[in-house]
Amino acid sequence: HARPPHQPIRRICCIGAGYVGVPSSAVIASKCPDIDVTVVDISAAKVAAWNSDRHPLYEPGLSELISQTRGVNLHFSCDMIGPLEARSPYGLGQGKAADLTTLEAAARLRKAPCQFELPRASATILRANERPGVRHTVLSNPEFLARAPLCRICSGLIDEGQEAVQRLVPVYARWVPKERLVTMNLWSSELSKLVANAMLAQRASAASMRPPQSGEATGADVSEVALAVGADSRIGPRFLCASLGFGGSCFQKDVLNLVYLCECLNLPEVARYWESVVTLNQYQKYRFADKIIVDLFNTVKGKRIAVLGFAFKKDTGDTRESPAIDVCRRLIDEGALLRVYDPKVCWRGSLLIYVLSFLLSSWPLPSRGSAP
Ligand SMILES: NC(=O)C1=CN([C@@H]2O[C@H](COP(=O)(O)OP(=O)(O)OC[C@H]3O[C@@H](n4cnc5c(N)ncnc54)[C@H](O)[C@@H]3O)[C@@H](O)[C@H]2O)C=CC1
Ligand SMILES: O=C(O)[C@H]1O[C@H](OP(=O)(O)OP(=O)(O)OC[C@H]2O[C@@H](n3ccc(=O)[nH]c3=O)[C@H](O)[C@@H]2O)[C@H](O)[C@@H](O)[C@@H]1O
Repeated sequence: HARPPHQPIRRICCIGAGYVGVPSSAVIASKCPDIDVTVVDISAAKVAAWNSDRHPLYEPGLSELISQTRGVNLHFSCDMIGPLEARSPYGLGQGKAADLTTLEAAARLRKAPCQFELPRASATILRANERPGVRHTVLSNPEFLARAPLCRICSGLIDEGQEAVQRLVPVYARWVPKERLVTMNLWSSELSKLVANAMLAQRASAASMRPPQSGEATGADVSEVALAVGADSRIGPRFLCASLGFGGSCFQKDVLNLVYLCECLNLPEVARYWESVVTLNQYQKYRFADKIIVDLFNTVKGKRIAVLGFAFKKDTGDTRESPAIDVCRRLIDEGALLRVYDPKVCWRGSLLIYVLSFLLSSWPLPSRGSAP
């Protein structure tokens, strides 16, 4: 909205009360008591749950943050119009009818083919629908999180959005150390996020590939190898834990975004390289399931197996792309009877998703022993 330069931000509306929107908004509300933060969502049930004491998702410390800020400067609402209303005291059209272009853009953007294209697509949609006196600016604002913020990037379209960047930076500066607040051009920022996640995914994938093949066969201890390898400061000790393969809503999506981008840029060899990270990750999960079958005398038919943990990583109830899903599907496919326990997972929703994805999956699992 048209305002004098560097006017501090006083109101923030977050669209989507999910894994990203709520923790981000709760942190902003807690660190910036002078900013009024409203999280809106199309799901009335979700909004009601956030307004109750039975929150729909678990994140360590999140409920405490919400209880400190909800009703003070953090609000959850289904009212998509109020918080997005064009009520700038500075621009033309102040106090007039609600400006719904932001919402419309949010709805249309769900069809955008690649994360990398989102800033351009959102700018085009918003600009095409602007009312007189209202000016939208699109910033790219990826976060790099690992318990504590590793880094925050605020960036604007070149020659546009610099004022908006200057207004957003002070919000994050309340808790992100100055040297970790980086501003750069929008395309560098988008690519940084994709490449960071792709490289982390590649690393986790490599760490997971290492153990059973080499460890079991040679008698090496996987954690000792990780310790020795990670002691080299060029490699570093973090993100070397072997697992069933990486999961979660971010890694696979971002690697595949990078694959798509490489294909669009006519770099098929580079695309195949990154695609192999996902292929190997998938293989790792099937291999783990197959090892269970082999260890149970080559059949799990009718056998009762306990699965402890279903989320994609510890300390979350998030099951999206969880490696446990593929392992369980493989075992079910082989006739096993599973009993799954995870104290953080909300079973009604997750089970429904799991059962639906199982029934509706258009990619049948490869039969045991064949290449994934
Ligand atoms: N999970 C993560 O760590 C990251 C996610 N992202 C991106 O952030 C976005 C949100 O991700 P999550 O929070 O994980 O998803 P989520 O599924 O937990 O939350 C999305 C929320 O948006 C709501 N919603 C959908 N369409 C809406 C609309 N038109 N108007 C209002 N609300 C609407 C849904 O009801 C849902 O509550 C996605 O685009 C994701 O790719 C980006 C970086 C990291
Ligand atoms: O894009 C995002 O917003 C976030 O995506 C990832 O975070 P996340 O997917 O939540 O979780 P991670 O801790 O990175 O774990 C991802 C997967 O890799 C696996 N992993 C991780 C580390 C490791 O050593 N080995 C390993 O298999 C985990 O078990 C999990 O399944 C990045 O780590 C964050 O920096 C980034 O902000």
